[in-house]
Amino acid sequence: MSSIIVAILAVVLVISIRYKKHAKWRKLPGPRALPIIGNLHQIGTLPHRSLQKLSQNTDTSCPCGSAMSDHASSPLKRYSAPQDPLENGGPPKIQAFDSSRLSRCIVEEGEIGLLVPKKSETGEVVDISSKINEVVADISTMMILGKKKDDRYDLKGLVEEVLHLIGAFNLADYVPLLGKLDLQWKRSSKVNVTLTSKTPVTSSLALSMMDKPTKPQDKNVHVYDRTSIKAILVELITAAYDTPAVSVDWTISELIRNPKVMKKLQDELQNVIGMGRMVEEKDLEKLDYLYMVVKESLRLHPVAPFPPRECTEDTTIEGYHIPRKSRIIVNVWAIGHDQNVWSENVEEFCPERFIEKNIDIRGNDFDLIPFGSGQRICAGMQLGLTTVRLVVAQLVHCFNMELPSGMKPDDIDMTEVFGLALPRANHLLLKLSYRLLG
Ligand code: HEM
Repeated sequence: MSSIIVAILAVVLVISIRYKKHAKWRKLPGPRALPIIGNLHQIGTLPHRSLQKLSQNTDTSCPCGSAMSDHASSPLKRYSAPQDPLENGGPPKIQAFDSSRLSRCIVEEGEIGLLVPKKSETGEVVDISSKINEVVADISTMMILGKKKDDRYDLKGLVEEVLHLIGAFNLADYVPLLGKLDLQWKRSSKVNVTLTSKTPVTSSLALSMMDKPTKPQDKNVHVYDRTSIKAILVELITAAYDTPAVSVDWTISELIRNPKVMKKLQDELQNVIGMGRMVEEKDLEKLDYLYMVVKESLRLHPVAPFPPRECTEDTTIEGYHIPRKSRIIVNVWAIGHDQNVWSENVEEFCPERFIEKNIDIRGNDFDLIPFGSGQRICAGMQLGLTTVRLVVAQLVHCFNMELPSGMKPDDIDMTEVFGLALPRANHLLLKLSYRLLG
């Protein structure tokens, strides 16, 4: 009996010490939450939108089980201190690619030609979303693996499966107690192993890294062996396979919905490039309006809406306690839709807003972070940004685009599907006619 009393007293003591320790912390703001599942039941199929709505009546964040979402840009400034406690761990990162082969890939190897029917067939309705997807997948595979297609590997199928599994709702992310029953994770690991074992190590980038130390200044540490090179290639391929395509697809959709912006962009291309040739990579730095169009598209349609973070140590931000191991979801979509930053016309596609607001999108300006920020910022940012600008420029410069008969710009369905990326739910269909001379 006395041992039971001692045990009860010990539990009470531990709880009261913990309570005292935590009492000075402010309670995280958020809507009323249920025990264990928090606000999970309120999230729905488009979590970027429902989390934004849930957090509108509060300051910053919304707890969902063990995960939290953050929708405001200001606290991010705190997260990105040099000793960033919210970094998702992992191996040191290689900076992938300069994009110098990109122009050759798109222009000289005729990639843009694959986008549309031959000139003689123009006027037909084209599934432009599928075409963009095919071309960008080819470009990414070419840039990463050194070859476009290899019939021995169904990379497309494998990448799609991995993306589906990683992006799908995962109960254990929100209720860690259920982690051990997490069949989804086991399936995902299995696919990863298949993908790793089937990825061909053909790229000169990969071969040049083989057996080199991971930290050149310290020759005695680990080297990049075949397995780690394959793992890096898998990460690059899954991250690159359709991200630029999703962004090009949204940009073209917005341009069709906004004919004045389309006209202004075609005028810029006509003035800078002329009507006698296609766009080359070296032209991009002269195409200021094109860059504003792409920035505006990434603001309204961030391809990866939830860059994930895990808190590696107990942390206090503005008086709020973030326990170690918390998953933090940075809601990049909500940041781009924040009226306080983007004014009342936040929902309008208006590239001109960047004339006055010279915002950087490479992770230095927390009002717009489509490539994430900090140590784990997108490794293919330069390649991604160049691919998007070049493919959009080629399409808009080479073709006039119209909606199928009877459709008006406002009829375009802009519904999204939530996953690891945020693509259009339905493909965009357009009639294209050739625009260049000759
Ligand atoms: C428009 C195109 C792209 C967009 C919008 C985009 C966006 C992103 C975002 C938001 C992240 C998460 C960053 C963070 O957590 O802070 C990310 C990570 C990553 N991206 Fe991209 N990406 C694009 C294209 C690419 C391409 C073409 C590649 C490869 C060549 C690539 C490779 C990666 C890799 C490897 C990571 C993981 C980085 C790490 O964990 O250290 N991305 N990307």
